[in-house]
Amino acid sequence: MPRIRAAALSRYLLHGQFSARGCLRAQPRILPPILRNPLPATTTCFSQARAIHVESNNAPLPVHVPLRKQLKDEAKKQKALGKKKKKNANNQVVDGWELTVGIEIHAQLNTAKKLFSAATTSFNDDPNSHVAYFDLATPGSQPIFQKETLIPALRAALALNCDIQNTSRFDRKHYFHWDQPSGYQITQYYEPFARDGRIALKPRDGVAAEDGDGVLVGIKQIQMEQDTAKTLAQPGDVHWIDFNRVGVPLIEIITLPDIHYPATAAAFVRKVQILLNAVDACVSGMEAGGLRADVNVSVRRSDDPSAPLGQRTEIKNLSSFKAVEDAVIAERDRQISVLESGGAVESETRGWSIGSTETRRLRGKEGEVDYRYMPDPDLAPVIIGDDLVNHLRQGMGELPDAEVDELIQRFELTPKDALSLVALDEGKRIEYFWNVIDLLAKRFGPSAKSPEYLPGYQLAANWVLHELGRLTSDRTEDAAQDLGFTEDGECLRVPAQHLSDILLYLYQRRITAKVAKELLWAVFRRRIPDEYPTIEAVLDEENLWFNELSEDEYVELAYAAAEGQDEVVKQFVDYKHYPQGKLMFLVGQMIRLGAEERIDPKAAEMVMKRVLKENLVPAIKD
Ligand SMILES: Nc1ncnc2c1ncn2[C@@H]1O[C@H](COP(=O)(O)OP(=O)(O)OP(=O)(O)O)[C@@H](O)[C@H]1O
Ligand SMILES: [Mg+2]
Ligand SMILES: [Mg+2]
Repeated sequence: MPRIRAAALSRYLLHGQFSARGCLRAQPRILPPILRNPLPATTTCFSQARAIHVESNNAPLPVHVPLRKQLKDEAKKQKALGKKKKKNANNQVVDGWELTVGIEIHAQLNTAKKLFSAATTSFNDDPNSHVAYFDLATPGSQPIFQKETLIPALRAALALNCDIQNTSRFDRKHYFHWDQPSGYQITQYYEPFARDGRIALKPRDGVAAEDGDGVLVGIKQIQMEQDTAKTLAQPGDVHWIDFNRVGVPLIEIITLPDIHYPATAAAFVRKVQILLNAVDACVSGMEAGGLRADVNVSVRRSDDPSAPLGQRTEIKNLSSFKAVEDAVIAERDRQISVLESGGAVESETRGWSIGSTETRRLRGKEGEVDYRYMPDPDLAPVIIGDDLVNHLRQGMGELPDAEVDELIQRFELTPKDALSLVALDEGKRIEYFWNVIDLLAKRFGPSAKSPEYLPGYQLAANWVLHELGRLTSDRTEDAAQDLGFTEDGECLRVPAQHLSDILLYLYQRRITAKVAKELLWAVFRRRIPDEYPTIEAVLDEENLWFNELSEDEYVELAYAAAEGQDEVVKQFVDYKHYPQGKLMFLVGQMIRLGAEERIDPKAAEMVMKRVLKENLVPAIKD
């Protein structure tokens, strides 16, 4: 299937039935001074909602510690305590017991509006600034289904190989909590919009070794529902509530109980996140809180495969892949010890905190009866036409599995690198990679597809993945921890044009790797002076082109470097293993003696090797 760019995918509209505004949320962009050709301006979605704006008071906002930092801090704490977690590889199975896991994933849809009000979805704005009357269950307000929200929901369901239901309905699920002003959540229970999907997990997705060649996980159903308000705990028994999130459209993806190993549970959630990002159904992942997983865990003795599944417990709101794996292991072990000591597993909802080793009871599990499900009388059934489904199916583009295969075949990347490229930055890094590849191909000209250019493309993969990764791991530059990838494959800190220029010159050996890396840092740190419009200009003005030594100059240098090093040179006579270390020592001497900026270490190594073999060693032998 031809690749369709994310930018092109935003044209989801069908015969004008959907408004462009209510559909996909555009990403805010900040333009760096270095970008000569500014990116297209952000499209803003104006809400028609009668939004209630609450003036923010002057109280300080609670300090938000990003999840990534929480995880790192916890790992550090554990390390300091000498409690380095044992490797999970051997913690996948407990002899005599079979584990069963079913997962519910709640994912925020990539929409401009809420599910039943035209208030805009917002994630970083002031608390309680995007709230319509209906979101607060103000008497007299009514839900108005925002049909554009169906588009990302349907794309998610198609990516998960589900059957789309022509008719689906909304139900009320009752429970009382401050985060749900109406006292019920509108969800789909009796008739969800998608059923009977499946995802194939392969070994490269990180499933447990026990799953062998992979495993097929069935998706029971996907339903649309409302998110709840966000609670911000304060010191004392005080809770602040941000209603911006209330009513934001979610999909709940419910699997069959098809998973039997902790690592496979984590691999499943990771794969769903990658898929949802790839089809633009969701734009943020677990770390940003856009995706949350509940895992249902049960165990039964493995000696009787015909026995019914054990009693499940549910661990709610897991917010990292590691938490999924760790919580499943902890809950499996807890249930086994309860059963082994003659007790019974209770149906309950449990919690998990980062860094813990045990799940904890939150409450007894609500059953269907507690929820008093009933069809929502204010909402008509949702009728989805086959024309819409077919239209969206045609626009799906290449899914991540196919993209990973393509990266492996076309550029000979390792599966690990290919997967990382596709998974990083919610799918934005791979868009950037393709942009860099396109720019490079343009510079290579009409024969850009010929195998001679493969090393150039491989260089691009390596740099987009590893060299760019190194930029943000530099702790000294606090302000620059984010590369700023955008949806349409641009990078605010390292524009694709600049990177492709650097890579082209490096591939052509017109600059050294050292200069290339220095240039990358300069671009990233915005240290390229404004008067240099292109990388070429920097190289010209700063005299950084690689003016390589001639063949004769290399040979001369090799002799000079070996002079007085007879002991070292002797090592090349009758060796058991080729003395590579000694060779590199001599190359080091060449670089020290010669003009470093004119030497390519690889070329120096080849010349030194040849000079040793053909001239110096025979001389010593004599
Ligand atoms: N015995 C079992 N062991 C492990 N998982 C199970 C078992 N039985 C059911 N499951 C899984 O539990 C999950 C049930 O999710 P579902 O949304 O249908 O119900 P729920 O958890 O009661 O609802 P909610 O949490 O949304 O209120 C499914 O993923 C299913 O595969
Ligand atoms: Mg559920
Ligand atoms: Mg559940």
